[in-house]
Amino acid sequence: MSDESRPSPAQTAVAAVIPAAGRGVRLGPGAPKALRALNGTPMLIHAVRALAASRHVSLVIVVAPPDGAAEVKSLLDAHALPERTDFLVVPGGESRQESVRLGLDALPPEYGVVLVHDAARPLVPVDTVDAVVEAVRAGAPAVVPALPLADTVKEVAPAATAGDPEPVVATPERARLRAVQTPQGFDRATLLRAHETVTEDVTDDASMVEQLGLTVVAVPGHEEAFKVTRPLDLVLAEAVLARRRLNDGF
Ligand SMILES: Nc1ccn([C@@H]2O[C@H](COP(=O)(O)OP(=O)(O)OP(=O)(O)O)[C@@H](O)[C@H]2O)c(=O)n1
Ligand SMILES: C[C@](O)(CO)[C@H](O)COP(=O)(O)O
Repeated sequence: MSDESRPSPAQTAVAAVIPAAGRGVRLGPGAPKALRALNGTPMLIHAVRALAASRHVSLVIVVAPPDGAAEVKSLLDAHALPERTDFLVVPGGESRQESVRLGLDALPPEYGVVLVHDAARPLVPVDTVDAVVEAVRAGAPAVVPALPLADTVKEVAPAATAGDPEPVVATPERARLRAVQTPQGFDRATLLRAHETVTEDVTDDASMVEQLGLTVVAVPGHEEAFKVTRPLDLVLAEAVLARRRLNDGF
């Protein structure tokens, strides 16, 4: 399908790419992070359900650990997932950026809006997913969910000798800073161009779009969309799930 004949993001279907190929080094030894359990269910399944909960999302592409695609397919088959959503699994790469690109290589042509969501953010609420989709459908080429910071942030220079204190060189004005989450949402053509154009390593997809000179916009993120990175995050995630179960009356 050529770009001219492609429907606009306002009309088209939404796909989500879930990079889940990381090892989870900061979480400590064990299975790849996305396959570790949260309250008995793999983190990846929580993340897939969170995205598939959006009525907008009709395809989820899971980017599995490089040698784990068969295991991920079995996990998707073994867990209840919405029937209206299609699922694809592809093997991932060495970096998050490469894994996202491998996911995009599997994107069918009819999807004009693409979400990229970390498997490591398993508890993102559906309202956050919907807010990102709606902002892309309203015309933004790239959208990030973002929260104000609680801590003051310092820029530091390298220590003179490894292990010495690092000199602080600046204190950016906190009110202007945001902590950025996922899902990040994109007009398909913009995201594909960003991944074709930007070759240096970056930490999120939206920054690749910034490098194209396009405007990225922020919508409100959510505290429960935090990234499970270190062991304490697992404790928080299980506490959030326990609170949800109580609130749902289970
Ligand atoms: N080669 C990689 C590296 C990361 N990711 C994914 O990108 C998301 C965000 O990455 P992060 O939280 O840093 O996960 P890990 O790379 O697994 O963590 P660590 O850096 O602690 O090893 C995760 O869902 C992770 O699975 C990926 O798909 N492919
Ligand atoms: C994409 C991201 O979650 C936005 O905050 C973050 O940059 C991923 O970083 P990581 O070091 O790959 O976890």
